[in-house]
Amino acid sequence: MTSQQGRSTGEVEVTPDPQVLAGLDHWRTLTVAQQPTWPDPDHVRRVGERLAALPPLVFAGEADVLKSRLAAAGRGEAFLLQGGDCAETFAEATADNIRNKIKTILQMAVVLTYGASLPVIKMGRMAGQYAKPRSADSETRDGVTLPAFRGDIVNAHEFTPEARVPNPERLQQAYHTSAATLNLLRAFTTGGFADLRRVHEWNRGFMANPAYSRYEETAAEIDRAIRFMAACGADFDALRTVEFFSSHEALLLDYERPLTRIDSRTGLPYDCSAHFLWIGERTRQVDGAHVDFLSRVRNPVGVKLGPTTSADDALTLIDKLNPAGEPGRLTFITRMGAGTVRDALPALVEKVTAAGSPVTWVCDPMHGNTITSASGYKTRRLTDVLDEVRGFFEVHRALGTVPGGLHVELTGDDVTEVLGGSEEIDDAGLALRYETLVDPRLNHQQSLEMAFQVVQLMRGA
Ligand SMILES: O=C[C@H](O)[C@H](O)COP(=O)(O)O
Ligand SMILES: C=C(OP(=O)(O)O)C(=O)O
Ligand SMILES: [Mn+2]
Repeated sequence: MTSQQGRSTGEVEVTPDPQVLAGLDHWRTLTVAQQPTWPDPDHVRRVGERLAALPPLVFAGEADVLKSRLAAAGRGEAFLLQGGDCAETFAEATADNIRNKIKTILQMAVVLTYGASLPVIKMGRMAGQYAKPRSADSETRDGVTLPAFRGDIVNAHEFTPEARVPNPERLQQAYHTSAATLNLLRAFTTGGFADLRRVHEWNRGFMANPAYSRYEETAAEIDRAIRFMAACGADFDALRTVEFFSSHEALLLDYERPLTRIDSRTGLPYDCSAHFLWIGERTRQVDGAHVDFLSRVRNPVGVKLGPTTSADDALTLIDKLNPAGEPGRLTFITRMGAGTVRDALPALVEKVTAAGSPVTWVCDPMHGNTITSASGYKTRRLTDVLDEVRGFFEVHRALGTVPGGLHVELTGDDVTEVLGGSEEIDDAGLALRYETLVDPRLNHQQSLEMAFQVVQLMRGA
């Protein structure tokens, strides 16, 4: 029920259904898990009004394109690579950091494109990944208890009472930092930086290190494929730009709601803070605020599914988030743990598949494999991460369903946060450059190793 108004330009703008508009605030009547305790709710409302007056960060049409790409991934005609920090920070939104992260994702994507013989959909956990759910609401150090760090959009990481007080002005800072990040991201991916020939040269640089000789065969095959393309007269200039999408966990609804806008083409609401939004494992309650809110926007959306997810939960999530069975609308990002994926995933995939509604299955091999090292660091073993990916492929292969992509916490820098890899980061090595504020990320080299090893998995090795 929409109406159309003619414009002198001849353009037709569709006005939204008032009921659809009202529905966007229904979440406020429900339980909203994992929100900060804002000292002054009226301050949050005022910042929300300011955000609502600012331009959208993405265009609804771009979100529609992504939806069609994810639909292809669900059918096995494309593969999603979604990666970035666990928690972006304002301080690290620098040109170097953003460039290195994009570079890492592009390098991985070239390897995966070759391995899968499929287009790879490139998506950053970037330009908005600032809000974190936490296991505990507070943190105690040396007998002092303060509110937990909930991401730069809420409070500061520094362990002082002032820094940890949730400050709504940070919502606006998150918007501006996202805008700056997205601006550079668009420049890098459309301005020549992402040229396939350059990305291939970077991968050659990576392979120059003898530590990675086990990937030589695949690297040589990619090299030959590129030379073959060149010999055939492939138009490399057409491969100077890439599509790159933004995404984050839609956790802080006081941020997502004001950035939700009505698409003038259709009169339908889109959350224009990012192309893709997902609901976390801690906020996927089927009658909760997060599911309700994302059910009312038209972006492609995801839900993280941990090892305790029942098939009934998954089916209810489908009913709520994709009642029309639209391909590409709903992605299930499973994060079961390497030791659990082979037991917990099959029944879920089988029941969802039997229900008939299209779902794109993606593997997050990070969040089910978090451990505390002997020296006290929150970390993960690269071997566990890769084993979960292997389990994910095995399950889908056995059921004849489609492994549609990977969701990874990574950075483009040489941090030491995840154990293992050919350069063998051990427990003592974690201290060298452990920089994450929340979860451990694969470093640049570990990320590329992952891509090469996933190629081997894709080939059934
Ligand atoms: O991705 C983030 C973490 O897994 C999540 O925020 C919980 O972390 P915590 O157990 O350190 O609170
Ligand atoms: C918190 C996260 O994941 P999950 O909701 O799967 O625990 C995350 O992706 O950083
Ligand atoms: Mn995380």
